[in-house]
Amino acid sequence: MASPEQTKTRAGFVALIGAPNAGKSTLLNSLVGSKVSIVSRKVQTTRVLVRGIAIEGPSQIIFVDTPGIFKPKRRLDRAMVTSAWGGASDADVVALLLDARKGIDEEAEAILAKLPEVKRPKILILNKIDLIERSRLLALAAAVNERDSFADTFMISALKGDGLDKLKTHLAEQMPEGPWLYPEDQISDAPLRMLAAEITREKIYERLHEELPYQSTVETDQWQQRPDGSIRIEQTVFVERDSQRKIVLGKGGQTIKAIGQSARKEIAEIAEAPVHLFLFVKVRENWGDDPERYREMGLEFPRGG
Ligand SMILES: Nc1nc2c(ncn2[C@@H]2O[C@H](COP(=O)(O)OP(=O)(O)OP(=O)(O)O)[C@@H](O)[C@H]2O)c(=O)[nH]1
Repeated sequence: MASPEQTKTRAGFVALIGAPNAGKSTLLNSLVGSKVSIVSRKVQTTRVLVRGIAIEGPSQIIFVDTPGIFKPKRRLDRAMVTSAWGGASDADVVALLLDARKGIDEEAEAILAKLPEVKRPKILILNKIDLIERSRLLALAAAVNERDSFADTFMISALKGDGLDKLKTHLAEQMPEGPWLYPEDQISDAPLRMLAAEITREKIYERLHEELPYQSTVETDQWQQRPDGSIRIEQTVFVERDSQRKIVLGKGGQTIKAIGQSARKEIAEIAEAPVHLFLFVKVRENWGDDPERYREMGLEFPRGG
């Protein structure tokens, strides 16, 4: 095996876009492993979300979901869409996944109408090729390629495994050179850790968005499976000033307690286990300038300055 000195590591983000039922979960499960499905099956929200992390040779491929991106309805959804990821606009690769059997139906059309606005390298993935004839497939590939410019088109069956190796290799090569963003022993937990942080962040936002003009950051520091089957989670809420810290804590700690309770409930549902959630509120000045923090957050990784 090549040593790290011989092979430069790569890491980056792939925004996977597709209508419901296009096969995103199936594809991710094949590329990443079984753990992601826990998250994807349970969560029907519109959060920007790390769905899974795949390793291919020296590359770490972080798949991010951007549901709600094309039709954000609620105010919160819109805020989420325009915040962290700004849609798919920070991804290293935007991958459009289409159900080849459905072709360009209404949902695909809605995505294709908006996609040219996203100025990132794009690839087209036609899924479920086991269900349609080759001639139709080629016609569809041509039709979609007329709508936007895709660097490559892949034809796969996420269910049967056809074409997946080629796709994975391609994505791995597209990742920018750089250190891995997740330690190897955290990869399987990463989507859950991230999601748990995102849930708490959302609870804070729902409660305090008028008092806290800038969104706080939440990080999951500990995720410990206990012998009784429960999970002990420690999270830190970072704010920029002591006055904000007081707001988050609330009188006698009431606000943070309420936030913790509602976050815990939701995290427990997703993790399918009882959860003990411990929240800490810390002031971190200039956290926005600290790359290490961004790396841990995953959601707000700065690109190009
Ligand atoms: N025949 C066939 N069926 C597939 C393929 N990929 C996915 N499916 C099926 O299509 C359905 C939807 O797949 P999912 O992976 O759940 O779709 P999704 O896009 O993740 O949906 P959301 O999780 O709602 O976003 C499931 O019944 C899959 O088994 C494929 O390559 N061939």
